[in-house]
Amino acid sequence: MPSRQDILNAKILVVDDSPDNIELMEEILKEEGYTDVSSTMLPEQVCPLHREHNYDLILLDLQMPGLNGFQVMKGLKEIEQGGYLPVLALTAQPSFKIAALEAGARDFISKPFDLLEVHKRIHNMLEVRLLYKELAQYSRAQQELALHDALTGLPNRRLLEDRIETALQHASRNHHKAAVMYLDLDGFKAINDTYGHAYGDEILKMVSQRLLSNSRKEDTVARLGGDEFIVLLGDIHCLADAQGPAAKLVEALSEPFFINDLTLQLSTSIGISMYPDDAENVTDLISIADYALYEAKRGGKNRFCANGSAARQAAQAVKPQVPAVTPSPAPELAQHR
Ligand SMILES: Nc1nc2c(ncn2[C@@H]2O[C@H](COP(=O)(O)OP(=O)(O)OP(=O)(O)O)[C@@H](O)[C@H]2O)c(=O)[nH]1
Repeated sequence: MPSRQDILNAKILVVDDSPDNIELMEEILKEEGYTDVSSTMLPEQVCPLHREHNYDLILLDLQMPGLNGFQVMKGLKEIEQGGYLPVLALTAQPSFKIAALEAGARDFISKPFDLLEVHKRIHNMLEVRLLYKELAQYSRAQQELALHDALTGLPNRRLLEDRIETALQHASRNHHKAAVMYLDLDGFKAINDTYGHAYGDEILKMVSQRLLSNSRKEDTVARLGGDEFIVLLGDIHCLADAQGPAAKLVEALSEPFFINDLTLQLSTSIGISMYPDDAENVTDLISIADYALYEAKRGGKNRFCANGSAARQAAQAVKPQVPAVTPSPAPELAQHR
């Protein structure tokens, strides 16, 4: 529930074509303790101002030359996506009251003002508005939580699958490729077992940061769970465009981790799958990358491997006399052993 101080600090806009009415309303609000009150006599300014300041309350005169209050509310509806107009209509016309409510105003105040009524209605309306904002914020936070890993803050599998789907559509439209790089840390269990889970968690957070800082802004770095991550590369042209970043990540994660007074060392293995060469849907791309990861582990860890048809094509292009075989480990890996 918003506190009294929250309510007094709410952002309020007074809209009236009469300077006297504006002055009177500002005085009433100031005396009550409201701290953030502004005003305009220009109805056409209300929407741009609201877009910029996101008012908690707009005290809106209904009868104004040029744009009237009803037209202003129409414009405000386009800004307030949730459909909640923070409008308290000000009117001297009894017949306008219901029309104002029907047009989207939450409540109305009759002119001439009855001070007690003005204060009560403004207070009540702000209380509901701030509560609505709190709820909207809470619901956004819940959505974020549902799509992100709690430990590292990275996108989780659900969001990742969505991002891959979007990347595939984009790649298909532009005749580009995309790569799924499936990472699994090497020897992570030993860190947990030797130093404890808290150190393991710290490593996972540091790994996330390294993955982010060694990826492009437009790539997605996600945590699938445990010590498994996926880095999605969109808009690339060939397998080599994924092998370079994979080598960079293998390198970055083999650098020591400094936690408190300990220096910990680990490495990572990566499996790569390519769209559309290896598969054309999210599930298959992930499982082909997972299989390539298994090959990288089997080949000695601390390396990347691509063993789908993209890799076979690349190997054939380099050495046409050699039959299409799974390059495991890939030739570029020698430097990471
Ligand atoms: N600290 C921590 N550990 C986790 C978390 N989730 C899973 N684990 C542990 O991560 C370890 C992952 O197991 P593995 O991938 O088999 O271990 P590994 O030593 O890396 O094995 P290789 O991949 O073969 O090198 C397990 O010991 C899990 O208990 C977590 O959120 N925090």
